[in-house]
Amino acid sequence: MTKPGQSWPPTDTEPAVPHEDAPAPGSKLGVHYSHCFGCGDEVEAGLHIQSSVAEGPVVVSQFTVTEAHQGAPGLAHGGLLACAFDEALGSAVGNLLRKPSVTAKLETDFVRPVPVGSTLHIAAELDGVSGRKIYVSADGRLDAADGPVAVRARALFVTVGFEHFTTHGDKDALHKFGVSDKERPKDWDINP
Ligand SMILES: CCCCC/C=C\C/C=C\C/C=C\C/C=C\CCCC(=O)SCCNC(=O)CCNC(=O)[C@H](O)C(C)(C)COP(=O)(O)OP(=O)(O)OC[C@H]1O[C@@H](n2cnc3c(N)ncnc32)[C@H](O)[C@@H]1OP(=O)(O)O
Repeated sequence: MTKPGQSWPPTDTEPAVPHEDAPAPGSKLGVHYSHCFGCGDEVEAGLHIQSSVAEGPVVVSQFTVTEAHQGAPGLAHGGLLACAFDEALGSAVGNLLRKPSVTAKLETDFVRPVPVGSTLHIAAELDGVSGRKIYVSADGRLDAADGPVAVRARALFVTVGFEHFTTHGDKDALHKFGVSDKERPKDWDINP
C-alpha cells in the first residue's frame, strides 16, 4: 500500500505518450466489451460508465450511482466505486496507449460518501510508463467536473499479449473485444 506522501509513480518512468492512432481529445469512447460490468450495455445492473478523451493523457468518465450500487442505504458500495475507477483508469490506458493491459494493483482513497443518484466525474491521467508497467491515477468528483473530490485512485497496469485473454479467458476474446485479425497487427501492439 502506498503511504501518504510516498512519491508517485513509485519508480522512474518515461512520459506516457498517447499512441498515434489514439482517439483525439473530445472523442467519445465506446463500449470496449458489451458484457463488461464497468461499461457494457448488456449488463443491466452494471455501472454503464461513459468516457471520453480530454486534453493531455487524460480520459474523463461519468458514473451515476443507482440503487443497484448500494452498500449502506442510500450510499454507494466502496467496492463498486473501486470497480468504477478500475474501468475509468483502464479506459485511459487501453484507449490512449492502445496496448492490451490488465490491472495489477489498484488503490482507492474514499474521502467523501457517494450518495445514490449522484454522478461521479472521474478524470484519469496516465502518469508514466516503465517497460510493461503503466502508472495511472484518477480523481472522482461529486456531481460536476469541479465538484468536491469523493474518491481518489492510483493503479499499476501491466501490458500483456492478447494471448492473456484467449488463454485465461475466452478463446474468442479478440472477436468479442471487436478486434479483427485483419486490423489487429496494424492497431495493436501484440507482443509487449
Ligand atoms: C481488460 C481489457 C483489455 C481489452 C483490450 C482490447 C481493447 C480495449 C480497448 C480499450 C480498453 C478500455 C477499457 C478497459 C477498462 C477496464 C479494464 C479493466 C482491467 C481489469 O480489471 S483486468 C482484471 C484484473 N486483473 C487481472 O486479472 C490481472 C491478473 N494478474 C496477472 O495476470 C499477472 O499477475 C500480470 C499480467 C499482472 C503480471 O504477470 P506477468 O507474469 O506478465 O509479469 P510479472 O509478474 O513479471 O510483472 C511485470 C512487472 O509488474 C510488476 N508487478 C506485477 N504485479 C504487481 C503488483 N501487484 N504490484 C506491484 N508490481 C507488480 C512486477 O514486479 C514486474 O515488474 P518488473 O518488470 O520491474 O520486475
